[in-house]
Amino acid sequence: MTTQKHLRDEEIVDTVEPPRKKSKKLESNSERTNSKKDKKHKEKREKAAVDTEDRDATEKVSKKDKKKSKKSKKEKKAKADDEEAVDAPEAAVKEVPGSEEQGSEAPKEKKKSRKDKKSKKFKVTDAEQQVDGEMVDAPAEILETEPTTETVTPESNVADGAVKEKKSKKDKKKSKKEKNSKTSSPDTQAANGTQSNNGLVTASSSYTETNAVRALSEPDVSTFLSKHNITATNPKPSYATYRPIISFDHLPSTTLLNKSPFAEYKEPTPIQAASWPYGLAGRDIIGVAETGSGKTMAFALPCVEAVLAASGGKDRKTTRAVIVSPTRELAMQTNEQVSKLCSLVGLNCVCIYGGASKDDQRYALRKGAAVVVATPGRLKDFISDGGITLDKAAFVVLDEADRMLDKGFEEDIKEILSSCPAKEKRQTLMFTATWPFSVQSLASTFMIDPVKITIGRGNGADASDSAEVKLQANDRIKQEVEVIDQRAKEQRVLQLLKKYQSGAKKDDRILVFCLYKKEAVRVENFLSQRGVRVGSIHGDLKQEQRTRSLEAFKQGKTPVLVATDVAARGLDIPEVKLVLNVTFPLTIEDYVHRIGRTGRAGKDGHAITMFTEHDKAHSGELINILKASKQAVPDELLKFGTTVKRKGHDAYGAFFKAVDTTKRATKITFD
Ligand SMILES: Nc1ncnc2c1ncn2[C@@H]1O[C@H](COP(=O)(O)OP(=O)(O)OP(=O)(O)O)[C@@H](O)[C@H]1O
Repeated sequence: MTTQKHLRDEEIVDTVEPPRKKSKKLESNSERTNSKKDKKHKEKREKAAVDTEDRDATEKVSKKDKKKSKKSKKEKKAKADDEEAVDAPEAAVKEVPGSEEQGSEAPKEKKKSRKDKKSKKFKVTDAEQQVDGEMVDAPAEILETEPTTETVTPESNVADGAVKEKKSKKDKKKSKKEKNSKTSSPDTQAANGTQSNNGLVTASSSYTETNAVRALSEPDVSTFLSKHNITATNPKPSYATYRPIISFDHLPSTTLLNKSPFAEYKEPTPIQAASWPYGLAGRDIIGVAETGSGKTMAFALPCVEAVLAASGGKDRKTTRAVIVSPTRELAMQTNEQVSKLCSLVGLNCVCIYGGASKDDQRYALRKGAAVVVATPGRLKDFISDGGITLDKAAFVVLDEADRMLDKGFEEDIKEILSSCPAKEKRQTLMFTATWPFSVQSLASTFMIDPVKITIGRGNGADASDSAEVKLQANDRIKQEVEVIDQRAKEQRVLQLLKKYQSGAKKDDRILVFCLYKKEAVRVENFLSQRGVRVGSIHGDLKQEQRTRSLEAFKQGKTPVLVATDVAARGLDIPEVKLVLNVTFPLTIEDYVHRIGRTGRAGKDGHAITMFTEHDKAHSGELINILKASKQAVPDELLKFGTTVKRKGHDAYGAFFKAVDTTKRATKITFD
């Protein structure tokens, strides 16, 4: 890309810049090289020839000189680019496929050709066509100004040019191939849906349904899907649908699976059953399932299988997979689980996160990390200082995906993904328990035709076409809400702790959530002064303190942990009996994640939430969650109102129309 661009720049210099000054200098140089005899003769000849021969000669020399200067210019620029790649993370962004083509086209030419195309269209114009012309051009502008964004644009996008056209041709070929080789299947394999050809699907090259799966009867498959409210939505009818893997025996035989990595579990959880086939088949996945439902293993198995396949069993040092987590503790926990699988097949999994020694992590990376689990900030650091290279990381997971795609992490994620192979060349998986509409269009720009797998009520066949994924809490969690005066909170916490840690329950683990760091400090001090064995975890603590508090809580040394939302997502702490929300979180999604620290892996849980006048903006959303989980809704809460304020789109506000951006636009051509 750079070479082409530089050459073009130099071509422009060649034709525009008059070589006069250089020629004079070069003339005198050439004169010096001549013998004195020749000099006179040459001078005569020069005078006679005036502007002909010698001008040619000087031009030749000057061209040589220019070439030389071009070369050095090129070298300089290449060097600068190299330096950028190391120093500035944006350098990696330049390598985003697609931006290559943007860069290789001179902007003037581009504009001209767009103008031409526009004017052609406007010749056959009517109002609609004009509007369409604008629509066609608009995304191009975005692409030019924001090359970091891997924007999914309509096929008719003119300025996307060759790249997209090539892609769409490829897509067509691919889908034709798929049509021929795979059994055509319905768009949605809904809970109560049916599969074509008695559900027998010819699997893709990397995943073949085992005979055990094929042998399942259609009613058995349907019953399993509807019992667990499983919906798998394929973006195109041409893609294969797969039957769920309802037993570990139904998994294919591989080096990893032959080592029985799931011996401790009885059967796959619904999200594992439904998503493993697609993950193993190399598909991009959006997986949405309740808290504590085994999503980590849902992505860990296809991850390790993909890395093994890509390494060919030989090169185990290259980083081939990256899993991004929003918090350090979650990254460490995920690392533990993935490492278990990796160690069975001789792969290294390395965890990199902030607040810990960079040198140790660098050393671990140097030794070879086939899989990397990371928090965004530290990962970006290593990318920019060359400590890690992700150009072969063709398997990418965004865990707690909605958090990773919200405003706080959006730019980091864009940067990280632009260092990985292009989305066409990588497999991208996103897993979460909550999938708000606000992040869905951004998610689609990082994926290719993901299959959307949702587990839960309200996401059945009827909802398959909609982009909405119903927000719901884990049904096994008993949710209680106490409307309370702000000033009475601390005493109430103390009362509740006494109640739920009385007698035989004295060591029961209770997680107390606060909204602010200072509030967490205050509540912790208040409780410890009253003899409660309590620790805390929040952003104002050093990483060692955070790790120590969490460990003490896990081991039951301090059965009460006061936390901010750093502990709201993903943490799998065994036997948390009660979650106590002292202050309501900022979003209803955070509420679902917080209470999800209890009632994990099929167990029952309990959550008590203190709700005050200050939280009334959340009453409608909370009432909906309670009702959907068949929980009691206190009258005092209903008094705050049931209205749910529509969440506005980040850029377009509350009136943004919810459309499925993963759907391709229809191509309209004008003669
Ligand atoms: N097939 C299984 N059978 C029983 N338990 C399982 C199974 N798979 C995973 N688990 C256990 O379930 C617990 C929760 O798993 P995990 O942490 O992956 O949940 P999650 O869906 O990612 O939760 P969250 O949404 O809170 O991040 C873990 O202790 C894990 O070991």
